[in-house]
Amino acid sequence: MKVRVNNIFESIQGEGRYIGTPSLFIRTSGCNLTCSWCDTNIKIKKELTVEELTQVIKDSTKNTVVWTGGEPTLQNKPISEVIDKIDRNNHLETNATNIENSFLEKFDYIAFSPKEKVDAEKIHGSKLDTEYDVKVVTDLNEVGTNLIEYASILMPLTTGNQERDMKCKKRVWKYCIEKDIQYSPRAHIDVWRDREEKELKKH
Ligand SMILES: Nc1nc2[nH]cc(C(=O)O)c2c(=O)[nH]1
Ligand code: SF4
Ligand SMILES: [Mg+2]
Repeated sequence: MKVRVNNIFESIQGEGRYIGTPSLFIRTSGCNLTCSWCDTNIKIKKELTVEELTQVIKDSTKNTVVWTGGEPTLQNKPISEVIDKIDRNNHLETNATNIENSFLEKFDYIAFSPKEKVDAEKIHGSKLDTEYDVKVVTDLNEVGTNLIEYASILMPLTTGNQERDMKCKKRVWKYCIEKDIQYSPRAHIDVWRDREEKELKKH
């Protein structure tokens, strides 16, 4: 069995509860959603066998493996096989469309980023025996506002317009104080923007 991968790279977790943690990122290919603002390259660049991917992870000194996408849960069988063969902290980034506890409980931590209310509601209703967060990107005006009630972490929307982005960060920051919600920067975007981070990639 093979895992379709867009790319594999070592970086610093740029957002969320484990922000700052040196990690090996595995960006799987393919997604079941087509968000209009999606800027993630999810094309298939390579297909690795379970054994090959296991070896790539064992060759990395990083203790945390972040499975992201695309949508990793579309490949839950081969990914489960890899996880069973490695001894790392496995973190998952998922859009929450595919809540299947037997797969999700393979992970040490899950960051759900639902795009639709129905998916956010399913997370709420699931009796998941794994540490998780619901991360929502918002500008508090239009983007993400219908998901805020489900969020345990809020992140400010980045547009590339510095003045506008700074206003948004301050707005979300103040809102998080008022509502007692955890605020997360998006450090990889602040430091590298998305494009430059790709240049750091190794595999
Ligand atoms: N540094 C860094 N941290 C991240 N955390 C989540 C990411 C993602 O694209 O899922 C990501 C990413 O692409 N880069
Ligand atoms: S869920 Fe994420 S990867 Fe999939 S289309 Fe939306 S933004 Fe892109
Ligand atoms: Mg990204």
